[in-house]
Amino acid sequence: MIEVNELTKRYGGTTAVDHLSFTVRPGHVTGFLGPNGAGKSTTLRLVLGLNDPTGGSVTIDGRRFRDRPRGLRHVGALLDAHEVHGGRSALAHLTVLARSNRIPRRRVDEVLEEVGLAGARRRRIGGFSLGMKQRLGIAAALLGDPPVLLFDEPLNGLDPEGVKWLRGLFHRLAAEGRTVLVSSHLMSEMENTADQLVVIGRGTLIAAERLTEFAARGTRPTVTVRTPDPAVLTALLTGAGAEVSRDADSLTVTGMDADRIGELALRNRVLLRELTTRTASLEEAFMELTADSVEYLAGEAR
Ligand SMILES: Nc1ncnc2c1ncn2[C@@H]1O[C@H](COP(=O)(O)OP(=O)(O)OP(=O)(O)O)[C@@H](O)[C@H]1O
Repeated sequence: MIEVNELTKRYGGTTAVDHLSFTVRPGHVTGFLGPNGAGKSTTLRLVLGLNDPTGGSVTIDGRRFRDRPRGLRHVGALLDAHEVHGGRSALAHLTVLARSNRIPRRRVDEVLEEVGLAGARRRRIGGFSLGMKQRLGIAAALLGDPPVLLFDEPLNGLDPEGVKWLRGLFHRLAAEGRTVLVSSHLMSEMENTADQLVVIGRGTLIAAERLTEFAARGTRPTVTVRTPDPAVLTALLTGAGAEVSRDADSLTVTGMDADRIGELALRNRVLLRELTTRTASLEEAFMELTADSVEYLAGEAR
C-alpha cells in the first residue's frame, strides 16, 4: 500500500505538490491523472525518494522507500524512458540493474521476453524507438518481481497493439495482488486501464475514487430538444425544476430525462422536432473537473 500524507513540494516560488493525501491499494490498477504540470511526476519522484518533500510524507507498506535495502525487489518504476545509457544494449542495461539489486540473472531473459524485446536484446538502446524504450523501462520495473509498481505515462509512444498489451499486463499484475499506479494526462488512456482513480490539479487532490463512481458523478446526461416554441418549453421545463440553456430553437436540458420532457411537451401541446439524450464522455467529465487547474490553455487568456 502506498500512503501519501499531506505531501508538499515547492521549487522556489512554484508549489508543485500541495498538501496532497491519498492511498493506493494492492490488487487494483490505479490511474494517476491530471493535466500537464499537475504534479504527477513530482509526486512519483517523492514516492521513490528521488527528491525530498518540503512537507508531509510518503510510505510504502509503512516504510520510506529509501529505508529499504534492494529497492527494485520491492518497488519497480518507469519514470522517464529516456533516462538510459544509449550506448548499452538492452541486455547489458538490465544485467547491470539485476546485479546491483542482487536479482538472479535469469530474470533478465524473462522480462526481455515478457516485454517483447528478446529479439532486440543485443541492439544499442540509442537506436530504440520511443515505444521500445518504454518497453525496456517496463522490463526494468518488472525485473525485481516487485509487489509495488509505478509507471509515469507508460502508454506514451506505444502503438495500439502495444497499448493493448500493456493494459493486459497491468490487469494481470493487479490480479496477482500487486499495487499498480499508472500516471497519464489523458482520461481516454485510463478508461480501459484503471479501476481506481486519483485525480490531481495544481498539486492538490481533486478526486480519489473508483472509476465507476467518477463516471457516475461526472457524466450527468443532458437532453437536447428542438422546438418551434423554445420560450414556452423553457418556461415549462424550468417550472418543473430542470435547468435549461437556449440557443435559437435548440434547448439543452439538465436535471430531467427525455421521457419526462416528452410527456411535459405533449401535455402542453408543444411540438418537438428533436429529443436526444447525450451522456458526456469520461474525457469531457475529466476536462470539466480539472478545467480550473489547467496551466496552459492554447489561444485563450484565462
Ligand atoms: N525540478 C524542478 N524545478 C522547478 N520546477 C519544477 C521542477 N519539477 C517540476 N516543477 C514544476 O512543478 C509543477 C509540476 O510538474 P510535474 O512535472 O510534476 O507535473 P506533471 O503532472 O507530471 O506534468 P506532465 O503531465 O506535463 O508531465 C510544474 O509547474 C513544473 O514546472
